[in-house]
Amino acid sequence: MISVDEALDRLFGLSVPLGAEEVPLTEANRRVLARAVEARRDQPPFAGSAMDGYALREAELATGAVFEVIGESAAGARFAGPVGAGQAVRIFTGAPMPEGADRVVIQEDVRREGDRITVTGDYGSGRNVRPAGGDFRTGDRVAAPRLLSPADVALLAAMNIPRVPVTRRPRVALIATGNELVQPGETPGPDQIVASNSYGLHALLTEAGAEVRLLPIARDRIDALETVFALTREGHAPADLIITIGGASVGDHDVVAQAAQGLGMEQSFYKVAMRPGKPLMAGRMGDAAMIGLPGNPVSAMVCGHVFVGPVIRHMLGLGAAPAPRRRAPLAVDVPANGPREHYLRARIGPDGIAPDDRQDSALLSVLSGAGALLVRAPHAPAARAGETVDYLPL
Ligand SMILES: Nc1nc2c(c(=O)[nH]1)N[C@H]1C(S)=C(S)[C@@H](COP(=O)(O)OP(=O)(O)OC[C@H]3O[C@@H](n4cnc5c(N)ncnc54)[C@H](O)[C@@H]3O)O[C@H]1N2
Ligand code: MOO
Repeated sequence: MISVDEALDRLFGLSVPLGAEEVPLTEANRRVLARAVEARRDQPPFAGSAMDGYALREAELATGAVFEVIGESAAGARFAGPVGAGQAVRIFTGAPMPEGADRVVIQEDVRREGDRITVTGDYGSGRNVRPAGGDFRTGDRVAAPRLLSPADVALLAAMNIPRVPVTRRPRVALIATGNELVQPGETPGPDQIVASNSYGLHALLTEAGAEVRLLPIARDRIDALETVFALTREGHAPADLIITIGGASVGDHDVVAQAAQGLGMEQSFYKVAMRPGKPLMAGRMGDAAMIGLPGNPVSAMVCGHVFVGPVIRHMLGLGAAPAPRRRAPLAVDVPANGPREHYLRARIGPDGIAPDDRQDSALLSVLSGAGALLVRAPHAPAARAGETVDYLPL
């Protein structure tokens, strides 16, 4: 059995960062910027007004001062001429400042009569002018790699970048295995259950940025597995990552490794010192990486968070890093840990983090109610309430 860190290192070795493609701005959110892009213009491209009011010369400004309004500058239609002594231009938010003016007095601070304004009361000290290039200048860079947010999409649009170079989404083929499984919505026979973690992993991997194909359930026979493995290459662009669920342990019906090896899978490791998730397997199958997840629903989901999410982020060019952990105080005492790294389903409350009483790796209701996986290192000694521990947010 290898450690969680060693397994993750080997998985990074089995997966490579993918190439780039261009997408329109409307499809760029939550994609990974593949290379740095540069602003194609200054923003704002001119000094502009930050408020609705009157543009004039700061030096002439005083309570009671009178100005003649000689024209208007609106967003999209600037005032052509200069502003001279004793003159003002009606101006609106986002409009270019007229030449000669360096100050906007907001309209609430003037009284207007015909073409004259009189400055009333306290007009404040802010100039209400946005300098040219104050947001960004031509050539300013957005560095890559970067997971793009809605704000980033707005920034790229303002930079006049209509198509964005992003890392191609990893294509993941997801295969649930088991004679006992039916799809959600079907009527299970007396000894059957509904496939669940395939859907949980579909959600988890889609959220991580993958393009996930859920293949038909493979029965626990070599020929059935071979048929479904063949679908990972046929009819669609071939998968970058093949994930099986179940059939990874030592029972008579656990034939995934045998079927995969028959098809040329080169195994990198089998079994990891973790709980749940011990019977994890990984290797390469042709051009694809392959991960065999244990079938117990919570084990499969925990391995999804601990291993598959980081592999997807590695393929997206976001680096080879474990799932980010956070720290919280223990709300209760916890006993010493055994030899495997333990990921306990836990809740975070006002007093800190507390593991659930029930840790059977078949209990999806417990996982669903948990907000965190409390991480206990191999052989960690007993810990008292109040001590700080690591956890993975769910
Ligand atoms: N003698 C031993 N028995 C087991 C060991 C062991 O070391 N020695 N390891 C246990 C551990 S730990 C795990 S985890 C499981 C993993 O077994 P498999 O990967 O072979 O999974 P299956 O036997 O196919 O299924 C286990 C369990 O999960 C259910 N399952 C499977 N796929 C799905 C799915 N897509 N959706 C919902 N539920 C699923 C399946 O019905 C079984 O109940 O092995 C232990 N045994
Ligand atoms: O490791 Mo199993 O994954 O403990 O349930």
